[in-house]
Amino acid sequence: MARTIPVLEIFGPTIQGEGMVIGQKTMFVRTAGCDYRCRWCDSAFTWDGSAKDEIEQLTADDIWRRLEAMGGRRFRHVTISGGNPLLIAALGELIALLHEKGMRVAVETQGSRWQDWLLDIDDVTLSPKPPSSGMDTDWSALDQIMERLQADQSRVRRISLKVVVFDDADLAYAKEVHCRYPGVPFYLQTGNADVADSDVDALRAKLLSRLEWLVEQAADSEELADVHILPQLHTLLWGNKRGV
Ligand SMILES: C[S@@+](CC[C@H](N)C(=O)[O-])C[C@H]1O[C@@H](n2cnc3c(N)ncnc32)[C@H](O)[C@@H]1O
Ligand SMILES: Nc1nc2[nH]cc(C(=O)O)c2c(=O)[nH]1
Ligand code: SF4
Ligand SMILES: [Mg+2]
Repeated sequence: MARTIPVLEIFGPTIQGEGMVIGQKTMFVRTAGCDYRCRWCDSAFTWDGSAKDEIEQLTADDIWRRLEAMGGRRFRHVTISGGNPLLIAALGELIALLHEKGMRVAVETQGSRWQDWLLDIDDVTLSPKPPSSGMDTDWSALDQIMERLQADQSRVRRISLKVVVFDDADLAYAKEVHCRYPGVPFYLQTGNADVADSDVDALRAKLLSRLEWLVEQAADSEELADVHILPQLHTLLWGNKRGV
């Protein structure tokens, strides 16, 4: 029997709005469940119970059929996010199927958990959480994930680190992460403090001013001499709308 995967949303084609593959046309598969509870999580419905009736247990085949029904032949890239997809061993079957279908596969995770299928991902984004999230980083877990990914040369993959920054303490944390893993492409992302705001114009203005602040901070920093600084492009375009 094929194993099932708890899925909360499948959407696209859209663009990857964040990080290393920003702008890439992609489909999204969002899994349910997270081992973290970030204060400012923009996808809290994946773990806070508010969308529990929308969770579907789907096999890899089911998910592929949904992706095809929505995206036809108009996509070549699939992003798996959550929640934390790394809680779900059965995603290995989906990743194998997506590769068989000629897709490239990306994953978004906070870097707290390992699954062997992580070695099969083409675009790996690890997003450890800064102090403003209220979460503590398990550095030994993150070290091990980074070592295992970097030791495996069996495929070409892109790895990046992405830290969301709201304040000075987050910025200090971002520097710590970047210094700990030198040579790994490093992204600073503006934090969205208003995840329930439905006024898109007001939100855009706030996010752009946060981006300006973040650029200024990085400009003045020697430790952040070689970083990328980005907003969440999808939030600038569509605000806090789900499924985009
Ligand atoms: C919803 S998370 C799901 C994947 C995984 N749990 C993680 O956190 O990396 C996807 C991305 O959104 C970012 N994110 C979540 N809430 C945010 C917010 N309020 N502002 C900016 N980025 C946010 C996370 O840091 C992560 O990089
Ligand atoms: N367009 C778009 N880009 C994204 N990049 C990361 C997302 C996520 O929620 O993981 C996300 C999302 O929800 N939408
Ligand atoms: S780790 Fe990701 S999904 Fe989990 S609570 Fe934090 S931002 Fe949300
Ligand atoms: Mg999101």
